[in-house]
Amino acid sequence: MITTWPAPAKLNLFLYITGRRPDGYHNLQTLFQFLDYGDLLHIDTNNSGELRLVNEVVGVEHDSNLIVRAARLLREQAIADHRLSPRAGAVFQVEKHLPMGGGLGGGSSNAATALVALNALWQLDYDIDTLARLGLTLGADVPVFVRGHAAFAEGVGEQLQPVSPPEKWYLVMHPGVSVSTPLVFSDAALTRDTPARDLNSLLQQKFRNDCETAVRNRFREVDTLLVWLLEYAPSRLTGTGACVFAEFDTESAARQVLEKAPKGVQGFVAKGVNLSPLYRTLSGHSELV
Ligand SMILES: C[C@@](CO)(OP(=O)(O)O)[C@H](O)COP(=O)(O)OP(=O)(O)OC[C@H]1O[C@@H](n2ccc(N)nc2=O)[C@H](O)[C@@H]1O
Ligand SMILES: Nc1ncnc2c1ncn2[C@@H]1O[C@H](COP(=O)(O)OP(=O)(O)O)[C@@H](O)[C@H]1O
Repeated sequence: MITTWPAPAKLNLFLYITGRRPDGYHNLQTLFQFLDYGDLLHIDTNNSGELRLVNEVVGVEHDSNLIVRAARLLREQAIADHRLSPRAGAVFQVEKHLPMGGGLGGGSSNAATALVALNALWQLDYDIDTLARLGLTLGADVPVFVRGHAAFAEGVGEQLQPVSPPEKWYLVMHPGVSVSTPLVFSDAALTRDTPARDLNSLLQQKFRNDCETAVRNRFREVDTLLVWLLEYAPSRLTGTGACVFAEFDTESAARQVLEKAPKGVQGFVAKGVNLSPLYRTLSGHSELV
């Protein structure tokens, strides 16, 4: 039987860089919230051991796809732990709605959905901590998607504390350029010395993203879009970009601005949600949990 699972987007409602570690990675303080919008994974489990993604994701080789990597990782672990027969497999189809490398976490979310869905479909019964630990080996943003609750993250994103920020409506727009994460983190002009603060004071201050100035300086398209959006609502970069988002109290207010969008700029309206849509689907499969 084919089952369908959401892989939602995330926004970084704020993102501060508090220092650089000896291994070159940067310590962050960031607030993740999910969107009620994202990709969809169709999963068909089998008893032939076949593990495959049937459709191509442009620009990503089959074996590098985070869906395939997540499924292989879980399968190998579960076989080693004698929780799964080597005959167990799964065939995936992904409906991509999220732009890649957009700062919306699509790849990480796809990986997390594969882990959580297969844990249920294969009846492995791993706990969330184990799945989050496995997910971290695939990417810094995978654990928050596995845990499925909006969170304040520190370290490189692996230290997570659940939080419940207001669930606003967002207009998310793509400026049509691709921003490389390593490029942003290697920018000499990047703000990387913001003092670490406690969560309460961060929540009371105006939210900012330390990557934004560096990205606006390098990519005129991001700057132009933010200048335009800021006329209507508080707006920021998500992650290391390229997407930007504007915040509204109502869906209709967000849609009115989307309708005025400059020609050729892609965008969508979605609600910020503190509980991942993935967990709504999981609890709907009562026969699996
Ligand atoms: C900063 C965030 C916030 O959500 O940006 P987005 O990817 O969402 O835009 C993420 O944590 C990104 O995580 P992820 O996308 O897994 O980063 P990676 O591909 O592992 O990182 C690519 C490169 O960026 C640099 N990097 C990344 C994360 C970090 N905390 N410090 C870094 O210095 C490293 O040089 C790394 O090799
Ligand atoms: N299933 C997948 N969906 C999206 N990107 C993937 C996937 N598998 C691997 N990738 C790689 O991960 C990179 C980061 O993608 P994504 O998570 O969508 O962006 P970001 O980290 O900027 O939010 C992509 O550029 C792509 O090379």
